[in-house]
Amino acid sequence: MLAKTLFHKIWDSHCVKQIGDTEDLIYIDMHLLHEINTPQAFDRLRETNRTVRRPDLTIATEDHNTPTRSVATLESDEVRRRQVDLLRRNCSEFDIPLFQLGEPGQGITHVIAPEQGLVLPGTTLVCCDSHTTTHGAFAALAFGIGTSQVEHVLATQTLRFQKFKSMRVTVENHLPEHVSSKDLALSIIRHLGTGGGIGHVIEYAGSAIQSLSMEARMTLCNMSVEAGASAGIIGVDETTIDYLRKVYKSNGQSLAEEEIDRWRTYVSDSDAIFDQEIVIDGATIQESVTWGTNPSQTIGFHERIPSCADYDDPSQKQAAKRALEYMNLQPGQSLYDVSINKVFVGSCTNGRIEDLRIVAGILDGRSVHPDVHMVIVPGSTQVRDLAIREGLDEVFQKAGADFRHLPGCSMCCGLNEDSMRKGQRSVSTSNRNYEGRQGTEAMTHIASPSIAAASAITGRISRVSDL
Ligand SMILES: CC(C)[C@H](C(=O)O)[C@@H](O)C(=O)O
Ligand code: SF4
Repeated sequence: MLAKTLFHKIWDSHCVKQIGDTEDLIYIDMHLLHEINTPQAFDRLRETNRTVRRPDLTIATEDHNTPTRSVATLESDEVRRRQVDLLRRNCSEFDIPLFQLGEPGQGITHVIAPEQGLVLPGTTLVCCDSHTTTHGAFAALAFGIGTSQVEHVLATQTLRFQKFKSMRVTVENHLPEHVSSKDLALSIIRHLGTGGGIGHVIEYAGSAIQSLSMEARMTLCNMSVEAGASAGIIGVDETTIDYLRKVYKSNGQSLAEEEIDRWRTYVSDSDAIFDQEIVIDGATIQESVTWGTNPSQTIGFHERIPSCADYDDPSQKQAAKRALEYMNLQPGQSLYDVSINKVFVGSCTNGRIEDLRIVAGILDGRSVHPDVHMVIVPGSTQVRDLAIREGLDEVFQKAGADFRHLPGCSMCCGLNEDSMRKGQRSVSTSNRNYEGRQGTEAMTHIASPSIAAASAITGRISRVSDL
């Protein structure tokens, strides 16, 4: 039998029909929705007199524009309330289960789906959101899709896709102490560039990947799209299985051993051939922070802010020039010289319980710098409840951090009242740092939870080892 990559195994088993040479019709096992990018899809269904084919394989949550302090805030904002109301109306009309703001289970789409046991090895999953790549951590093939594709999946539970190429990024050895999968993700994006993964499904493999927790793997797969990849994926191992056993248990579901045996087959065959192979020594990965306005503009603490002259490629040179201006940074500056006034811990990249534990561990017995406003937003109600049960909320409060009780995207995308003001500068555990991302003329440095916590304490971009 022909050796197959994990990606091809899932693809082939979900191919309903080949459409010419370049496209296939793929069956979709799970469809996630949120309040952005979906209203037009439902309008089109109504206009064309169609219905949702599998509401039981569709699930929605409110996350992008929702408030993080009080449900009441939503009432006072006409535009945001309308978006959320539309989702509620559409879900109720088409019988789609919805997690409403303030209800148990609600949270960021990519945080709640794995919690609810909706992401399983060997399955296909789509969502109207580019960071759907997160779910590849479970050996699922997960893609972000646009509005017209949402309509197609709602109506047919299938989607036409072009055939993707495969890339394997093998990370050998182990990551050094304090170096997280966020640092690894930033380093890979720096290496590949923001377009390096275009048209590809990236499989992450190697000993450094295998030693990552499921949450750390989700962070890595989440950021695949920032390298331009269509999906990120990691084969099943004991870590995957242990995590899923816990999810099943906490949801009160039974799990047959035959099912687990089937999951174990969702790995690339040892002699499978990838279109592109990259090998990285995990031991060389450094704690990293973005200095610019895309996630590939990243440096380690031993480096200095680059100058345009450091780039050969004319478009990268131009991008660096523009980024230095926007970020108000000087070439040669050290990261330690960069003062900040905001820290955001949260998002679908780093808003899970392990992230909050890391942050609490660093904040414990220390105080947030008086010039810094540190906002911590749990990715889901489950994360929030666990944080409270473990007493992390008290640690945050004592340190002077602002722990919010309503989960959501919040400062990651600045679509609610948590966005930054002009001239403010953040260290943020999120994934995007383009101009205006967290607020008009606000500046974002993407980093890991431990760097975010250390920077909140010193008021400058810092590492835990600097405290
Ligand atoms: C609003 C949504 C469509 C968008 C995405 O696709 O990723 C958002 O989640 C983001 O992170 O920019
Ligand atoms: S947390 Fe940020 S990146 Fe994730 S879905 Fe929300 S806006 Fe997008």
